[in-house]
Amino acid sequence: MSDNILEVQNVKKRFGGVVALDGVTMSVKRGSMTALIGPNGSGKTTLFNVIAGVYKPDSGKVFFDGKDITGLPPEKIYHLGLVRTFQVPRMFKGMTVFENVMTAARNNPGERYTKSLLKRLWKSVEMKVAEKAVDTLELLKILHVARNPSGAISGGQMKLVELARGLMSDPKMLMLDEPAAGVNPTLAHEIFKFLVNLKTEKGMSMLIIEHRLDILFDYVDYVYVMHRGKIVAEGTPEEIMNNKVVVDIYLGEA
Ligand SMILES: Nc1ncnc2c1ncn2[C@@H]1O[C@H](COP(=O)(O)OP(=O)(O)OP(=O)(O)O)[C@@H](O)[C@H]1O
Repeated sequence: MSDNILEVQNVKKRFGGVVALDGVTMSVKRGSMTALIGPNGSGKTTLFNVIAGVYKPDSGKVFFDGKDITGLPPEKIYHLGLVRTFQVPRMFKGMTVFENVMTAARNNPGERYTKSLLKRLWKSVEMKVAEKAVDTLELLKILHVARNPSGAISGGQMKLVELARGLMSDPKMLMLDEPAAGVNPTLAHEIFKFLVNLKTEKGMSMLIIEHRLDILFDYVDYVYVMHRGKIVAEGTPEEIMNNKVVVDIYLGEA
């Protein structure tokens, strides 16, 4: 089994005249928390979208858990255990928090067994999913809002629900798009502490886009820096903080 759960090899993607990804090569070590940083428009979201199957790359390859996933549709990649969360949480507004988390289970029994007559089996699977939803909400300390309509919770709580939805499918790897954006610093640290626990207790692998570097650098193992569609630096948070190229990029001088 390879040391890397994710490998991106020389991926290129352009939109008309805009080169969004200009030959990106990077990897995520199994069980690591890896960050992807870079100024606005540097290509981070496009890279997430290529990895998750939303966009097909013009060239290059993506391997997940030893399998070539280049160009596979998003739902296939999701079912292989590579799950992403969004910067702006995506929830069904008409449902409660609990229902939103329930619908995210990978083998959603509602889908699998609705048409069958195996009602009892359906019920027992449904119960297991419900228990898991309760456990996940409890773990994230948002069980008390489980019955609230998903539109009637705070921004920080929405971020946590988005994370809970991601965890319901028992992913092998999470791709998190700004998990701490728009939440207060205390909660941001709590979210990252929770992610570190996921890593140490469950061996979860993570790739994280985050603009709040002061918080991010306290927790991640390894950092890739993007600029104008390329990876321009990589290393530990300490190495990256002291990297002149990175400092220049963030000061707008590169
Ligand atoms: N669907 C699209 N159509 C056309 N251009 C796009 C599309 N998606 C991204 N781009 C362009 O590709 C480049 C990279 O954008 P991308 O959103 O990947 O950057 P980013 O690093 O995620 O930025 P941010 O931090 O602001 O989210 C930008 O120039 C952007 O305008």
